[in-house]
Amino acid sequence: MGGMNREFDPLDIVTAPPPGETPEQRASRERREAEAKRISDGIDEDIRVARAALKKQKSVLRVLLLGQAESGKSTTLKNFRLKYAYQQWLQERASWRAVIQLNVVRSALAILDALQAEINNDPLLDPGLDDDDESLEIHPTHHASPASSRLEFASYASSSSSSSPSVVGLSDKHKLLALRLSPLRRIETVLKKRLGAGSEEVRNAPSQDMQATPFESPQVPPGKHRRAAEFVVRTWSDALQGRAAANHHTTADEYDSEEVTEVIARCQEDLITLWNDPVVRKVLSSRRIPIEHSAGFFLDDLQRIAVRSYEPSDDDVVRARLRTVGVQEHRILFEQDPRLGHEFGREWLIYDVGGARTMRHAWLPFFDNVNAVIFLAPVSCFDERLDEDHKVNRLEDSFILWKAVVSTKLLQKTTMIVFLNKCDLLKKKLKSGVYVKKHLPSYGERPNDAASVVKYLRDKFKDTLKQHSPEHRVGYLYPTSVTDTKATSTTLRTVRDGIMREHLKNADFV
Ligand SMILES: Nc1nc2c(ncn2[C@@H]2O[C@H](COP(=O)(O)OP(=O)(O)OP(=O)(O)O)[C@@H](O)[C@H]2O)c(=O)[nH]1
Ligand SMILES: [Mg+2]
Repeated sequence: MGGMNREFDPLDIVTAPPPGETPEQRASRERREAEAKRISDGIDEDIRVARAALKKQKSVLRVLLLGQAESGKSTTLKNFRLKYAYQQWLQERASWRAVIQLNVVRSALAILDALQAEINNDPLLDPGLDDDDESLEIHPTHHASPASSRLEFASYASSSSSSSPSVVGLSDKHKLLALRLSPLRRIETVLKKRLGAGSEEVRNAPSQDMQATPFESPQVPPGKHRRAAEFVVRTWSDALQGRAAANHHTTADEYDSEEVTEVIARCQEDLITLWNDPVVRKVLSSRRIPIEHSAGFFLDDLQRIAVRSYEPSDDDVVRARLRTVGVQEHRILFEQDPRLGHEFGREWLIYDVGGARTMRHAWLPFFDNVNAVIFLAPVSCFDERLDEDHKVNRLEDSFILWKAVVSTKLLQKTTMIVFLNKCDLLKKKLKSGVYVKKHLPSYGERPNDAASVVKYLRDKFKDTLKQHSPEHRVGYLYPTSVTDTKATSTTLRTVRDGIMREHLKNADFV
């Protein structure tokens, strides 16, 4: 182009060195310019990294498992891992052996304690399970809700006891059995030390730790909690490999895991005799100890489990009971879904919390940025009370918790899913002749069958969601028995697809 100097740049004027610059001044200027460029490049890189992290964070889905102790949160998580993270599952499976052994030992010791109590003629301590108890009072529910969602629970005295008719037939044979099984007490101590706090259930905790919903009136704002939480986030393997146990070293020297297995194997025959003894069964039933419905029950599998070569099966691991202490984070990377065809929502972080009342203050920091809550509500527990507070009915506790969770502002955009869990135990319980209306007077004259009970409770959960959500939302409710991995697998698929869909919708992706 005519007259235009190709070397000329109109911006040269801005960047040109000042006229009459000395070599020293020039060197100093160039150092300053290089430093400024370094800082500017650093800022650009920080922005790029932060953008990438935000994009990744947005595409990671966070799912929180909530519900009272023993409701089935960890069991649900195990189903997720079994179905969608099987390689990790396999790596961990063998280390569940100690947990299952402890479950077996504890059931056996609970039976021996019951026999001892029977011999001593000790009074019963759990009148709440007595279906013939005439001394029930009806009290209004704790919820100030409209009549439509009102539930009434029968109230319990705090520590009343009643005497039981003594079972005849306990003989020297039983005393001998107890003696021969006494090494299991040592084994229980060794395993408990190895597995840490999760191996111990919380029984009648001090009342100052007993708020049902401590996350409702927190002392510290949510953001501040996440790192400073009393309970650090950890994974299962910490507990399974003994990293949760403070005094692990001393116990490892006493008995190694092969010795534990050896002691249990030597007790196998006596364990089977104890569990199959009709007088023992009578004692358990007259003392109202439904051991076959308790967490971590494996006594029907002694032939297979109480042996030297025992290796846990998938099903054993699902049924094993190890209490969750604090909050555990689990990562699941789903296979790429051809229907979606992108990475969005492929990575999930699932948080599994400890559900006892003493643990719930640790929940709040995890309410931030949650895509979905899966709330576990056991429907079979209408006649049971909390381990940590024997005055509180478990079903009532579930409702108090649910109402607080759905009212929580931080969770107002979160997809709410309810597993009406332990339907298998509900069926068994009703079949054995327990009447729901006796423990839940508001149930009235509805049929005493599982389908009607589940429908009744489902409606109550739905009503509460509707009335107490800060803004309108739909909930997804499923009847489940999460120890049944086959049936649960289908539910999980539906839940997974549902959560993904909601997530995509909220992210304006579709
Ligand atoms: N029969 C039956 N047992 C179940 C079901 N769900 C859970 N369990 C058992 O109940 C016990 C407690 O389940 P977990 O999953 O450990 O309960 P959790 O909610 O994680 O309890 P915390 O960790 O104390 O908060 C375990 O022994 C499970 O095998 C169910 O649907 N049916
Ligand atoms: Mg748990």
